Amino acid sequence: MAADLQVRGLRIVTDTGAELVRGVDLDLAPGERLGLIGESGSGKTLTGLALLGLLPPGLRASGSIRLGDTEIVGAPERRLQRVRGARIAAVFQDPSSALDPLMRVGRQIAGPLRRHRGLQGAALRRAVRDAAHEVRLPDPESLLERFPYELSGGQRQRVAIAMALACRPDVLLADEPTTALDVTVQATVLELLDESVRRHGMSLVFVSHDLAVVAGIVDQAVVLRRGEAVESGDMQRLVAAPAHEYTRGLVSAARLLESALDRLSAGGAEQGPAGEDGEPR
Ligand SMILES: Nc1ncnc2c1ncn2[C@@H]1O[C@H](COP(=O)(O)OP(=O)(O)OP(=O)(O)O)[C@@H](O)[C@H]1O
Repeated sequence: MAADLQVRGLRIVTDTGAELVRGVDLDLAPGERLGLIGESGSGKTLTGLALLGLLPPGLRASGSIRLGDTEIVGAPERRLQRVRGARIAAVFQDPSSALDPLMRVGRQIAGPLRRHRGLQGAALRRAVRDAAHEVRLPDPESLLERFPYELSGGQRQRVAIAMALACRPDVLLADEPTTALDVTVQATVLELLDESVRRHGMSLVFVSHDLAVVAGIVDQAVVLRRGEAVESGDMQRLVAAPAHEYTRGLVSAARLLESALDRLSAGGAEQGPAGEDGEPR
């Protein structure tokens, strides 16, 4: 059954006492999509890792992160292992971080299905094929037998998404899932995430520094700056009428890029298509 995610007063500190994230609140009902936006170093990734109970050594979370009836903050590792992958799963910027370079792709997708759903034999093989099919891996029979280095970056990210979706978690955390990909591949991977989350009624926490990307995929967002939430709310409202100066800056930076593209394409249209020598016809 899908679960709510509720974060209250999340604080992340180093063991030397430096405060990296403070007082962050998040609310996500089943099937909702929430963006975490902010510049580099604003605390987006650490907030996401805290949701998984996976902060790096030397960092500690306090406050509360409730996924349904499970409290993540302070939970013992054994409980977290049952939650991770099964109820909340993640896709990160670098798909290689999720993949074992020495293991064939099919066996890697089988891992969470065996661990969390207890599948084996023919049922496991079928579930792996279905997972590969769902993320539209080309020629899955042969691709599942390959090692990660024999795949393109986009294909590796599709495998990482297949692994994250395999156990139908309640919440999918996607942390800059397209940033490392070729621009031409980014849109198809985003579309795949969008479709899969919708099909399975999952909730989505989407982390990105790119407001234009976030705006296309989430309904609401929290804007982080220096570890603090400066603004939150409906995505449409944040873009149309940002209240905080920092959000206004993010919106105008995104608009600047957009209008540069518009200007270029309008200029191209005025000149008409170029001939073979590069001159307008
Ligand atoms: N293991 C760590 N030990 C100490 N400080 C850390 C650690 N990991 C991150 N930080 C610091 O915490 C702050 C927030 O980092 P975080 O990675 O969450 O930012 P971010 O918003 O995700 O940025 P980016 O988009 O660049 O990934 C940064 O100042 C970072 O230097």
